[in-house]
Amino acid sequence: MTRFDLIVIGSGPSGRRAAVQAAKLGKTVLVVEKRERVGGVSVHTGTIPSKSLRETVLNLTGWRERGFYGSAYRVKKDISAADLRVRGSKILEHEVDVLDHQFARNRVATLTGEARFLDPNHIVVTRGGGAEPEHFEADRFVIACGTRPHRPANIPFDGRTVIDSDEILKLETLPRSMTVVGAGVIGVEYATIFSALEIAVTLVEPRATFLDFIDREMIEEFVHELRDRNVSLRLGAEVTAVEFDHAGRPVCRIASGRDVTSDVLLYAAGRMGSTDGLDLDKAGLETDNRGRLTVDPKTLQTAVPHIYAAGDVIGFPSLASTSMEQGRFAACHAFGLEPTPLPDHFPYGIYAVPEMSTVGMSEEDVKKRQIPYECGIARFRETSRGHIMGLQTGMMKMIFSKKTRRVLGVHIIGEGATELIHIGQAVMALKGTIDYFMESTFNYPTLAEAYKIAALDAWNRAFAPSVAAPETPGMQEAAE
Ligand SMILES: NC(=O)c1ccc[n+]([C@@H]2O[C@H](COP(=O)([O-])OP(=O)(O)OC[C@H]3O[C@@H](n4cnc5c(N)ncnc54)[C@H](O)[C@@H]3O)[C@@H](O)[C@H]2O)c1
Repeated sequence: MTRFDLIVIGSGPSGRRAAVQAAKLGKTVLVVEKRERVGGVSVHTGTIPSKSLRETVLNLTGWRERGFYGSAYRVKKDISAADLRVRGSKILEHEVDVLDHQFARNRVATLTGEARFLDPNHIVVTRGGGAEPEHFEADRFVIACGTRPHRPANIPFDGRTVIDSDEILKLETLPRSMTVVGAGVIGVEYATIFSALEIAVTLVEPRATFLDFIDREMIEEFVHELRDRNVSLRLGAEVTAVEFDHAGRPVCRIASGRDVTSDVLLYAAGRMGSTDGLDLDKAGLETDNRGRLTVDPKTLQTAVPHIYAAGDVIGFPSLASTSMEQGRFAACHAFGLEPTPLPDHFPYGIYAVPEMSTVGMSEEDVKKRQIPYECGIARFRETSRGHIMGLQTGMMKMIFSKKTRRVLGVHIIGEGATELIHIGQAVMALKGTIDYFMESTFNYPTLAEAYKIAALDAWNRAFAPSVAAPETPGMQEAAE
């Protein structure tokens, strides 16, 4: 039996950070990973492959250059599924290499195999290829086992025409049409990425709204974008069954009628904690009905104090970015080091086409809390950088408190949204007011200038009511 100070189960963003942080504190650390290679869902089937796919699609189609050369412009005609995989495989290899080196450099031991608890301090790891199971003991554990796609028994997954979000990355040929069930982050990202390839996509969602954590005005803008493209959005459409027609194509039966038939159906209606097989009951733990663990949000300890959990397995927000922070935090707390607190404001990035990003409160949130507020809007096509780049779409919305002048939320849709958001995030983290944007000079021409325009627009709406605020001011108008 080998003993470690810390055993981490899972090598995704949270497991990796927990392991490296503990190693840097001088602790002996073992990471157990059931995949052949480290990296977790994020590197192998989630964040990195989907963002690589998105970037590949935008490049091969020439999506970003269409503002220059017109909507008929294409970099490559007849893009194949193989074309889409080339770059993704290289990125994956590189990410795994970086991780392997990081573990080796920090003397983190790694083991390929499936871990299960024997009791709260012992695990056994079952290894493939006839290897003997190995037993380990540890003082502390971090469960960072992540999630997997939810696959309800009534959906006839066949890995070819009815697939989940892991299988979509292995498509052998590109379909002409696709149904995406579930307008969550995963559904919306893949629906728009594949529609950029001119695949006719139908996005089906049982609820009347989708992506409810995003400001509604941004969603309206997004829906407008979808309408301009070949994405048909079916809200309030409950899926009663998935069957096959005589040609073997999946038919998505919708309760309200108008079934959807397509070449491929992607089922992306949520994820489950990958906790089955861990024998958590032997460690004194239980999961919710989605296989997730509950932790004390202040410490990330589970009901068994020396066992921590981090990342997607603890549920919201299920972002690689926050998972990394949770992993680091758990390791520090586990070994008595005062961890820097988890941030109040974390950005949310949706890598759809167009991308969206948000930090802080939406207009709906501030209304609910009855905070006196005002909003300002800036459209990218009205910035000089937007003109130069040929951007037709893109918008920023800034919300601030009329009482304290503090920035309460920033919401962006369009090119660079996931990068630009960090300016708003930094100002909010430092408890900044709208005055920062009013008083600062930005590089010109940049898309970041949208911050200034949105701030001026908000300020004018709030404090210069006699001046009729234009709906979407350009720099000049907003400043006057
Ligand atoms: N860019 C990112 O940050 C990113 C990218 C991918 C995933 N993620 C995270 O991964 C997690 C999982 O994402 P997800 O999109 O799978 O799940 P989700 O829970 O975010 O969304 C699932 C969607 O499916 C719908 N749905 C539920 N049951 C359904 C049914 N029977 N039929 C049709 N639709 C149904 C839900 O109403 C919801 O809109 C999320 O927490 C997400 O934040 C984040």
